[in-house]
Amino acid sequence: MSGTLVLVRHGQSDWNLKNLFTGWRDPDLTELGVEEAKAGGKALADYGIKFDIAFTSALVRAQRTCEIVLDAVGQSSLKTIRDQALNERDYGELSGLNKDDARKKWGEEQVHIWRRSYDVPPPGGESLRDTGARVWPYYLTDILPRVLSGEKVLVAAHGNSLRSLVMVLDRLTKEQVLNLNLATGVPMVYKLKADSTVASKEVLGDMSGAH
Ligand SMILES: O=C(O)[C@@H](CO)OP(=O)(O)O
Repeated sequence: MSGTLVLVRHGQSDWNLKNLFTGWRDPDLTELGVEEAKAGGKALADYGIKFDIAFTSALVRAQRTCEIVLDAVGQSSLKTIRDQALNERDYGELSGLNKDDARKKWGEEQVHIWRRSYDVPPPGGESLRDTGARVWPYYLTDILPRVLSGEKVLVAAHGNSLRSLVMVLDRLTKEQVLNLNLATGVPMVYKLKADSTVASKEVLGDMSGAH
């Protein structure tokens, strides 16, 4: 019997609000980010799920989101595993720069390619493929076996570390992943088949405003 995998991107962080490239830097959630995480948790509580285990990254914005979601579903003491394999894409030399300033300096098109392409890394940082090269093995060894054995698993992580997972789960091409943007605090509920492909996907909220 296969289980359920819930992916949720952390709520708005202080650097999301300031429009800065964040990557492996470690800002906390804003008040809005806390509210987004609570809303995601409430959606999961209304959905009626009880998790067997949670995974999050080594960064505080994802860890706090994980805690807030677990609190909302009444499982604040659930075992949670933190691993830097789930960290945001390393933005290299862009980390800490303002995204609009970067567009002025390098052009809209180049910045979009760095942010959303599959295989073009930002200077000194990771492409989505590089991010996947650490997310996918961790998923295969630590997360997927639990889901396939019937557990309900929460993963609270980041825009790009989760894009690399969604790319595989949703079987997106390099071209399609350019347009994949995940909203903060909106849970994606995947039911997997025994062969690890997706039986169903439900999005508990609005992804349309994601950018
Ligand atoms: O700055 C970052 O680390 C990420 C996520 O907020 O930004 P982007 O959406 O540009 O990939």
